[in-house]
Parts: sequence; C-alpha cells; structure tokens
Amino acid sequence: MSQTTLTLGTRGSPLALAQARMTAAALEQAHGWPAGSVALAVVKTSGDRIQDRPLADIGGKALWTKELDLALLAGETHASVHSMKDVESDRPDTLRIAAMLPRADVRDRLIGAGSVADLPQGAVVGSSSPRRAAQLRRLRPDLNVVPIRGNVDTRLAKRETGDVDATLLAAAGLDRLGRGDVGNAIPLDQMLPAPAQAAIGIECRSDDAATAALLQPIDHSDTHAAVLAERAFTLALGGSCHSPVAALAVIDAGAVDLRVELLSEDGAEHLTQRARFTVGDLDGPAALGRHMLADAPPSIRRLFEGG
Ligand SMILES: NCc1[nH]cc(CCC(=O)O)c1CC(=O)O
Repeated sequence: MSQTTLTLGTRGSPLALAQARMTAAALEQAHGWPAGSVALAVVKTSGDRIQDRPLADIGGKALWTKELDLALLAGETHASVHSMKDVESDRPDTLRIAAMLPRADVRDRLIGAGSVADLPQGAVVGSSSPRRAAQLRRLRPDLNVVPIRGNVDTRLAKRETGDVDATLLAAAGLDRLGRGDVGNAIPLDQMLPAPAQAAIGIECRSDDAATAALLQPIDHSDTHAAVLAERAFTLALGGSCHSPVAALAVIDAGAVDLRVELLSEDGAEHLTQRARFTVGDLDGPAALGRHMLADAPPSIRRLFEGG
C-alpha cells in the first residue's frame, strides 16, 4: 500500500465518486505521486439522504455541502470535491475554493427526443430545476414539466419506465459517467446552463496553506475565472435554488464574455444580457446582476427576494 498524501472528501453518488477519482488522478499526475496516494473519504450529505422532496423546498444547496464542510473543518479530510453548480455562491470564510478542474461540456442534454422542438405536444418532462423548467416553458408553453429527483441513473430509469416522456441532464455529468451516448445536446442559444455547470471545484480550509499549495498545480485558471464571474453575478442577485437563473462565462481573447438569463417561473418573461469584463473583475458581473434585477418585471424580481 502506498502512503496517503491527501484525503479528499466526496459525496457517494456515482457522479461525485467519478469526479473525486478524476481529481485524485489529476493530483497524482501533477505531483508524480504513486497511484493511490490520494485517498477518498465518502461523506453522506443531507441532500443524498432526502430523496422525496424537491431540494429547493428543504434547505437548498447547503444540503450538498454541510457534512463535507464539517469533515473538512474537523480535519478529517484535507479538501472537498464539489460540483461547483451545487455549491452556494456565498461560502463561509473558513473555506476556500483552491482549484477547479478544466470545465467539461457546459450544455444540457435532452433525453427522450432529438430536440426541444421534436417533443410531442403536451409531453411530460421531468426536471426539478427551476431554470430548466422555465427555459423549457419559454420555448414550449405546451409542455408539462414535473419534478423529478434522484441521481443520474435514477432519472434515466424514470424515463425508460415511462414515468416521464423526457428529462434533462447536464452533458458534463453524463460524459463523466461514461454515458456520453445518452440524449442530445441542446444548443446554448436555446438553453443557457446553470451558473458553474460542468465545473469541478476543490475546496480546502482557508488557513491551510499547505493543502492550497498542493492543489494549485491542478487549477485551470480559465475555468476558475469564468466560474467566479458567473458566481459573482449570481451572488449579487441574492437568489436561491428557487430562482431561474442561467449564466455562462467564457474566456475569450483575454477577457470574460458573460452571457446571463433571468426568467419568470412560467418562462413568459425572460431577460438576457451579454457583456465583457476584465479577467478577475467581479464587481462588473455583480453590478450587471443588480441592474438586471432592478429593471426586471415583478414576476422575475419576486423569485430573487429573500433568497
Ligand atoms: N444538480 C445535480 C448535479 N450537479 C452537477 C451535475 C452535473 C455535472 C455538472 O454540471 O458539473 C448534476 C446533474 C445534472 O444537473 O444533470
């Protein structure tokens, strides 16, 4: 047995484990450590335990991180591996995202039809994401979007057994699970992703400079800068996971190209903006968020209040 150099906390879902293994392999490779030097500690989160209610109703994104944070702060792990999409924008000062892996395919995939336009009239689409539901309703007001929970395999099974006609999943998750064959990518001009979709973040204690230094070599700076811009925009909105918001930043010619969308629940109202910012400027994206919200119709603004 090789000696453990670092212990990474992870959730136990197949996707979380795949992402934690990718992170471990990236660290071993970057440092020339023997395979197995980076250990995984599986931590069960409230989000994993509670499967019968929509996440937005029972406490939101903190349910995916709380137990991982406690293990990290207690010194049981050196770092936690997260899907950045599931990490609230407002993190405790005691923790910091020290690295992000290169971002994967940011798009959503539709499973059950070749395209959104191809879905039959009145089709039942399973999604508990307020963003995906609102975006679908905007494109196709006839669709019946119903809640669906569970991990990727559970959701695919619910479609196969006919509980729903179609469902949506992030391309990144499907690809990382070796299910790149499943579904059809929805073009970005039809469906902009959730803020931080397809990005994996590795978080350590703010006071643990030694671990931060070990994580630094696997940090992908373009992904990190893009996701920070998306999160600055989202944080300024003050929303929650009830809030239909999409954001995608791309580093282009040395600048951040940020596209964003806010929607009403029924998709009847939607606001989009596209703006360029200097890399590392988080005040610009935040100001964009505040201004959009100030000008938004009440059907959108109320979804971001008290989040
Ligand atoms: N909310 C669950 C979740 N968190 C991250 C991913 C996919 C991978 C990613 O976006 O990084 C998924 C599943 C999905 O939305 O299809």
